[in-house]
Order: sequence, then C-alpha cells, then structure tokens
Amino acid sequence: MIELRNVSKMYPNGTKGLDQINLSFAKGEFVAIVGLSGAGKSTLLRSINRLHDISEGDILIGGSSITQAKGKQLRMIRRNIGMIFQSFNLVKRTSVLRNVLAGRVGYHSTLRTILGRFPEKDMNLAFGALDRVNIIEKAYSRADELSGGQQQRVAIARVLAQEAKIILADEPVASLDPLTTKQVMDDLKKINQELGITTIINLHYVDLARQYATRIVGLRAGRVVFDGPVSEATDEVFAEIYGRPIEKNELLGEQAV
Ligand SMILES: Nc1ncnc2c1ncn2[C@@H]1O[C@H](COP(=O)(O)OP(=O)(O)OP(=O)(O)O)[C@@H](O)[C@H]1O
Repeated sequence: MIELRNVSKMYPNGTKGLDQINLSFAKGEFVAIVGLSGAGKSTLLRSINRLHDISEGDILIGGSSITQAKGKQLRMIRRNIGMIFQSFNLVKRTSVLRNVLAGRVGYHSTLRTILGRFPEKDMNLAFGALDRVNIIEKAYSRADELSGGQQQRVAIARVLAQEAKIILADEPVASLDPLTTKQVMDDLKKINQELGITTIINLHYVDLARQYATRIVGLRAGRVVFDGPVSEATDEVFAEIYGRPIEKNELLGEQAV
C-alpha cells in the first residue's frame, strides 16, 4: 500500500536526509522506525505524505505516485494519510470537538470549513472517534485544558474522523510520561488492530518498539540498515543500528515513573 522506490532526499544545505531508500509497507502493518537522532526518521515520515518533497525516486500510495501528484489528486491521496506529531498540533484555544472535526476539512469546500458547518455524518464520526479514544466527555473542553496524553488522544481522534487509511506518527509519545505513553500506544495499537489502519511510527524507546510493533525498520545516516520482524530485532541488531550498545535513556522501562 506504501512503496518507496530509490528515494533520496537532499536538503537545500546539502545534508542528505534519505539515501536510496527502498521500502514497502502492507495494509494493516504496525511498523516502528528506529535510529539515532538525525538518522532520517522524521524526513522519512514527512516524505511519505509529501510534507517534504523528495529529491530522487518515487513514493506510491495505494499504487498512485504522491511524488507526481498535483492539485486535487494530491489532496485525495493526502486525505487517506493521518499525521500525529510529538507536539500534538492542536488548535489550543478551541474545543476538542472542533479539533477533531478538522479531520474532515479534506472532504469539504474551504468555504464550508471556514463557516464551520459540518454535516451530521461528520459530527457522528467525530463523536465516534472521541468515544474510541475514551475522551468523549471532553468534547466541549478547550484543547489546552487537557493533559498531554488527552491532547494526543484528540490528535488520534482527528485522524480517525479523517477516516485515514494510514497513520504516520512522528515520536507521538516523546512529550509524555511513561504511564500516559502506554495509554497512547495502546490506543494506537487498538486502532491498528480493530480498523486495520496501516501505522508507521517513529520511536525513541527501543522497548516500546519491540512491545508494540510487528516490524522494525532501522535507519542510520539516511539508509535502511535493518528491516525485519520484531523477533529478529535483538540487542545486537539495535547496537548495529545505533552504532553502539543501547543506552538506559533509550528504554522506557528504565525511566522513573
Ligand atoms: N530542514 C532541514 N534542513 C537541513 N537539514 C535537515 C533539515 N531537517 C533535517 N535535516 C538533517 O537531515 C538529517 C535527518 O534528520 P531527521 O530530522 O529526519 O532525523 P531524525 O532521525 O528524525 O532525528 P530526530 O530523532 O532528532 O528527530 C539530519 O542530518 C538533519 O540534521
């Protein structure tokens, strides 16, 4: 469903973010991308939905090239891809419900969105999404009144309301404490299993990657240096990906609760 063919990304200052990446992700997979800071994890995720343009190669989503797509076709492809960020990216001063409804904007004219008129179907989707992540009672709270974990659940609900087929999550738990981290990861896993949403997630913690993902892709200096099932991602493999043994701060289990 997602295919990267010989993808390279050179930043304008000459830094190579990605170097000849070939990867494919099947529908319903839950894949963790791991690697040192600067290895290219964010660049990879942002290239998949074309927040970054790539310099070489092609990226296909459901058989259509997002690299070549323009205008309406690009919007149609992007509609299927939900993004989750470390910093939640909510509109803080507005309600949780409005934030979730923002997931529907790709389906409507700009005017309708500005006027804030959403059809009943959208309202149902938004409430259904909030229910699925267990924060329906917060629908009318202001987004910035919620805890970090709750805000990340709003971001997940927004992706659900969007009816995304793919979730790209860039360090989604990096700002959260260990307990909340587990709750958010459980939500992502549940959605993946119940709805079959293909999930690709950048993770700092090695033990989380092992616990939640079914497949691990290791990046180093913009290249894929490991791609395999979790069962093969041993400590030795991680040491190879990182170029050194795993450190305590890379294990969530080692962090004080
Ligand atoms: N806008 C940019 N301009 C120039 N170089 C960049 C830019 N963004 C990223 N890079 C460089 O590209 C490489 C890959 O960065 P990227 O952010 O994708 O890594 P990462 O694995 O996500 O790291 P982190 O975990 O720190 O976010 C790094 O060398 C980084 O310095």
